[in-house]
Amino acid sequence: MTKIKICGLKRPEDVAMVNQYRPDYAGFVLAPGKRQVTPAQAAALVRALLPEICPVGVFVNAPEELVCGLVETGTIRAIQFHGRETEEEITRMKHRFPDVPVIRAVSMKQGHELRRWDASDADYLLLDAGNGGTGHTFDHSLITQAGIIRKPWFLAGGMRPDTVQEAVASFLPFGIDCSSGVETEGWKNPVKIRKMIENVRGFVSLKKEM
Ligand SMILES: O=C(O)c1ccccc1NCC(=O)[C@H](O)[C@H](O)COP(=O)(O)O
Repeated sequence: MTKIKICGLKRPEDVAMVNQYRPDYAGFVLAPGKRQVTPAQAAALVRALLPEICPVGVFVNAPEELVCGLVETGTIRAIQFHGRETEEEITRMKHRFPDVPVIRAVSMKQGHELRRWDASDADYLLLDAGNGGTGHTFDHSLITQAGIIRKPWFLAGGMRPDTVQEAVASFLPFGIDCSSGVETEGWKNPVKIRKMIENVRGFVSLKKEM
């Protein structure tokens, strides 16, 4: 079944919403921006998160000690690199924390570096529109043009409940990631989260019935 990551949780209410609708992953942004949480806030939010939802720390060029600290304290169980982190940094993380999945975001524009990251030690790729959390979609024909992607990958960038089924049907990604598309006026919206999850999972059961 297609996995779902809801990203950019920053309030206890957001955690209550995902606990109710149960995506596979919950993202906490430890990077400057409107969804940023501090390590202490992330730890408190994760304490309230159901254990079956995997907490992902999202980083943009963060000091390695910050990333390692959040893993070592059990605050996050997966690492998402969304900045200019290198292959070497990914390799170091995998040596230090072999059981902690590393997700590498790839900015999908002309001249993207999908091949480079597909050959890295990352466990997953996350194909996104650019800086992250913008709500913008990228040109999906770049995925088709790229050919076979070896690693499991998440489709991100402007995913919305009303359009997500078409995206899943077209590319059968390992997972869908979304943030802006499940918000209203900058706040996570429980109805949109429910619809997003229903639509992604509903698509799979429809496929199975055929
Ligand atoms: O969400 C953010 O504010 C953010 C800031 C800096 C780096 C990454 C960020 N988000 C990462 C994500 O995984 C988002 O869910 C992904 O970019 C898709 O966002 P959206 O297009 O808003 O659905």
